[in-house]
Amino acid sequence: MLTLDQVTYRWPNAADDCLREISLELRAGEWLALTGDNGAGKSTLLRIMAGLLSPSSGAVAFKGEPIAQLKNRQRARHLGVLFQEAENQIFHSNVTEEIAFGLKLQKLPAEDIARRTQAALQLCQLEDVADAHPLDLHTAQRRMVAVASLEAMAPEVMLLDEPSRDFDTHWLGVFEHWLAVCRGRGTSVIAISHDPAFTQRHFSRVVRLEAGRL
Ligand SMILES: Nc1ncnc2c1ncn2[C@@H]1O[C@H](COP(=O)(O)OP(=O)(O)OP(=O)(O)O)[C@@H](O)[C@H]1O
Repeated sequence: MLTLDQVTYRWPNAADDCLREISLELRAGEWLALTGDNGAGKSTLLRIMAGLLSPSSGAVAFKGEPIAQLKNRQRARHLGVLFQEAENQIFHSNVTEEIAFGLKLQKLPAEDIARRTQAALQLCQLEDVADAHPLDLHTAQRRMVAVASLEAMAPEVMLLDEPSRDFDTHWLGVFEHWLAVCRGRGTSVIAISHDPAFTQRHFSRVVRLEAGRL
């Protein structure tokens, strides 16, 4: 599904490589957790897997095709990303508009957009704040707005950066129910997590990043 071959990355002006010769394959339907100490390079690796950063050397492919060759719209359809800070991926002043945004960029018919947006609002328990400004919501709800945007797109691969963070028991339950829906749909997932219980509940394979190496 997603293949990394000997990926090395050095941030501009950094003295050392952040990631060193990383090779990894995410198979279709696989759920893989990525762990490692703070600063180990997990978020950097996630950005490279999402095609948002280009490796200094090595290659990233989605279904055998170099990820750099995918157009932004194709990449967004196939690869969904949940960033650590939900506010970094929220652009609209209304929850419904925010969730519908990705679907509009895909140029889907209006009735499909409305149906998928409504279903995502319901699944993510956001119907009562559908007209609110996402940045007026509490942290867990704001994160669920980003989740609902992913749900509406239903990409084949999801890359989640510390997804269980910021949730109280109720919202973790809503989030984990959504994960179960994704699993049922056959979605492949890579998630960064510092939460061993969450990792154990959902991920059958765990890889650890240490000093830039897997
Ligand atoms: N935008 C950036 N510019 C330069 N260096 C960066 C940038 N982002 C991260 N780094 C550096 O890359 C290294 C890895 O950071 P990264 O955020 O990928 O680690 P992480 O494992 O995700 O950490 P955490 O668990 O704290 O989120 C760190 O040394 C960090 O300072």
